[in-house]
Amino acid sequence: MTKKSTQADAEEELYAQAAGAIGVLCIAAGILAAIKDKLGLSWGGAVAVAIGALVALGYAAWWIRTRIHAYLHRKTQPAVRQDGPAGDVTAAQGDVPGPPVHAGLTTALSRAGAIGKEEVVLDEDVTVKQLDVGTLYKFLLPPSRTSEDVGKHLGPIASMFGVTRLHLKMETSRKSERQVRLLVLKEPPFSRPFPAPTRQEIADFAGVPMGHDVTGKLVGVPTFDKASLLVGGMTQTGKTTLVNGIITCLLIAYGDFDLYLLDGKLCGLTEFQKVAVRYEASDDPAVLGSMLDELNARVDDRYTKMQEAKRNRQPAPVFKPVFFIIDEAADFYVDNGSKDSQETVRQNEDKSRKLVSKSLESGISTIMMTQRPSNDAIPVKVRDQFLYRLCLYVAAKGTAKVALGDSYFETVAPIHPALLDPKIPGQAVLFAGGSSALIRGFWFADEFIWRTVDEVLAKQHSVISEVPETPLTRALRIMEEKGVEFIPTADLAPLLDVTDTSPSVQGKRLSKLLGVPPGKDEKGVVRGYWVNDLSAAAKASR
Ligand SMILES: Nc1ncnc2c1ncn2[C@@H]1O[C@H](COP(=O)(O)OP(=O)(O)OP(=O)(O)O)[C@@H](O)[C@H]1O
Repeated sequence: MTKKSTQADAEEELYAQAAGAIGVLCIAAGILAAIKDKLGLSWGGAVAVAIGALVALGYAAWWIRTRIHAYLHRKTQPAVRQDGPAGDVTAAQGDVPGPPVHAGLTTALSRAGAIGKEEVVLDEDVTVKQLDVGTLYKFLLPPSRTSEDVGKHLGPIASMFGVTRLHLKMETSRKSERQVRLLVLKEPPFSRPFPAPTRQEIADFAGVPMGHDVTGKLVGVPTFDKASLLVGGMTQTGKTTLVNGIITCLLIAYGDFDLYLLDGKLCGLTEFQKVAVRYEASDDPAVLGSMLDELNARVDDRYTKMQEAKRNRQPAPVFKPVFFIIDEAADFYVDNGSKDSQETVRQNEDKSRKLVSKSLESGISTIMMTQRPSNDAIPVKVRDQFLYRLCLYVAAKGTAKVALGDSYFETVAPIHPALLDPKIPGQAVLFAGGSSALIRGFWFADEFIWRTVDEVLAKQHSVISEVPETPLTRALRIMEEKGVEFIPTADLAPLLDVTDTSPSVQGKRLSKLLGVPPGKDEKGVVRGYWVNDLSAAAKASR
């Protein structure tokens, strides 16, 4: 309606009122005279009776008018949603002309600051679906708004729905900036555990699954190619269990890869030792240094091969994926105060940065875990290189920033890890590809992990037996035939045609032939070779 037409209506109403008033005055005078004559009252009494009758009539007219108005108004206004957040519905609907407004969402979004006070979400642009876990709203924002506006205000929006930020899961659309899917959970996330996925579900996942989302769907990353992962969280929050789940999924998703494990907790990753090329249970920074040397040598070798391929105009070489997994990484960057230790730690920083930054192109991915995501725990130049981040419960924003990245809280729809319930282990914020997801890591039964490891081991052995025999694979075959895990140098040497009268010369020649230093038997007395060391060397040499 325009301003001009409103003014004309008002004038017309004024004339009508004036005419009505004159008519009423004339009628009133006549009625008064009639009352006075009929009832024989004084003028005062007649006036009082007339006013009383008029007031009663006026009230009756007002009552009828308001009822008719309310009836007509109900017919033209949309029904107020009962499934939306609480709020001032009338304020949201206001006198907005045009299509009906979704009062609940409009109130929640405008009060939370995600849309302007004059903007509305139209009823026709909203669909509401009841799921087992909660209510799913799919809606289109007003044209001047994007899903980012909603993402930045999820805390206040949750409050308008009477829940917490963790009860909300927001998804955006690839087709429209204005399209938003907002799931409002009816219970706190992960109040009930979801069953661990089956082998088939893991194999069918497009990428590497890392956990369940709040609805029980598998979530993870599309690939670990050119990517490394940093996992932070306070002690006993479930980091090791979560990473054990990731390794199990990697074994299923990738089938075969070279695994290097540095078990700073001494028994956190032991279940995967059999399939690892190198497994070390240690918290000594020098051990990290030695593993970094080995891996950086592989990086250099792969870069040389890539250069050669380019120079010779050949297709880029395809490398076997390599994963380097470190549990409790922070310990390896702490010196004991001595000069030697300080130098080792300094070198570890440089070597780690080189590995994490360079290794991506050459297919070597690093997964680092730390229970101390404090500023000095993992050097900045190292942690900046991680593409994927997982943060379990931490108490402060500062530590969350170390794990998730300094600018994490400026991203769309961030989730503060301090809000996670520390009593539910394995809950984590996964930040990958610029978006956050609340997940809970898998908790696989031991038997499932053992079966997966054994399958991969069997596959590795069959691959070893397919390649042309080398002294190493021959030694492995001999040990398999004998059914032994350990073989003394004196027994193995003649079988590999290393004969010498002096045991020490024979031992040196055998070690050189195999490319592996000898170890000692379980009692630490007899020199010889363990099957695990030989198969690790055989895998690494492929
Ligand atoms: N997803 C899960 N479901 C159920 N229990 C879990 C889950 N994840 C971890 N836990 C349990 O929580 C406890 C701590 O787990 P874990 O050792 O993995 O934590 P952590 O963060 O690595 O601990 P720390 O840093 O102290 O070594 C263990 O008892 C584990 O069984």
